[in-house]
Amino acid sequence: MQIRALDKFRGKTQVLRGIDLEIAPGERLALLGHNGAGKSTLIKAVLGLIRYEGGSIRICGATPGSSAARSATAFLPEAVSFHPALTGHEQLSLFARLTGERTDIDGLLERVGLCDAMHRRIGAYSKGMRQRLGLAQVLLGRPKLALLDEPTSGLDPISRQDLYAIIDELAEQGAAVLIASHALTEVEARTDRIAILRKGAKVADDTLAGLSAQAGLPVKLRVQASGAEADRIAIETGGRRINGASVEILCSPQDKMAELRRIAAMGEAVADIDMVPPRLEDLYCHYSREDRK
Ligand SMILES: Nc1ncnc2c1ncn2[C@@H]1O[C@H](COP(=O)(O)OP(=O)(O)OP(=O)(O)O)[C@@H](O)[C@H]1O
Repeated sequence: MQIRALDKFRGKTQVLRGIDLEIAPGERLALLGHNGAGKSTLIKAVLGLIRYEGGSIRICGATPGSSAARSATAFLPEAVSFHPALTGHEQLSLFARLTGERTDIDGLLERVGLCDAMHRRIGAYSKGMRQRLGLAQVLLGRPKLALLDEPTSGLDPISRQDLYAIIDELAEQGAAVLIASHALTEVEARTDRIAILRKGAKVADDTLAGLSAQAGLPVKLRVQASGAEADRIAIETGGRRINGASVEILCSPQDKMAELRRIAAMGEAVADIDMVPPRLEDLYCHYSREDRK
């Protein structure tokens, strides 16, 4: 998928500002941003559901909404809804007939963990079960582009793990995957690249390591002191005692090695050192800051 210089207005308000975004086959991109940043608007534009005033979108070379683009794209909305009177099996069989896919429906439902529930009415499914069925529908189409809007909201931790395992499979099969999310800890571990929108503009787009290097945020060194040495270590390093036996030191990425050597030279006073690089949460706060140019 390729998006170039995308502009979208809602009345007089510009809600997407010159967005450039690409996702390669097999890549998992996390799209982050505060409420109202423009994530859903971007997804709707890619799906061909809304017009845009400037720029271009191409899905495998096709324009959004065209039949080629629609057959290449699958979408899992945040609150997926199906006909409550149908069973999961009936619903998926219906989709398979509509799309002309010849698929092992039982196998697919088993894959998403709905083996026992496939012949029950969807009206009696939990949110997580509906989400799983939505994912089965995404898998059914063998999409080249999968757009997932808050796919794990309201899911229990095991269901989340399962869902990401299936997303990984999609990517392994060559789909470009876009995950719009507020769940920073999850996407930190399960995506290849992160794009951040702020007030309709893209303010970051790189791997976690790339964003980290550009932001230059401090690295945390957590030093565990032996015996009663924590105070001395805190004074000598300029760090902060965070509990009886540990000291936390913030240093720039460039000073990290020098700082580590200085701490190691304290010898027996130091029992252990942990290095904590900036988390996605820190990077997200950095890139979404209002005063950032
Ligand atoms: N149907 C609409 N009519 C007018 N303005 C809209 C409409 N839908 C969205 N907007 C506006 O467009 C901007 C972007 O909204 P959008 O829903 O894309 O944000 P989002 O990043 O998906 O937010 P959230 O995380 O809350 O889902 C917001 O200012 C919003 O008020």
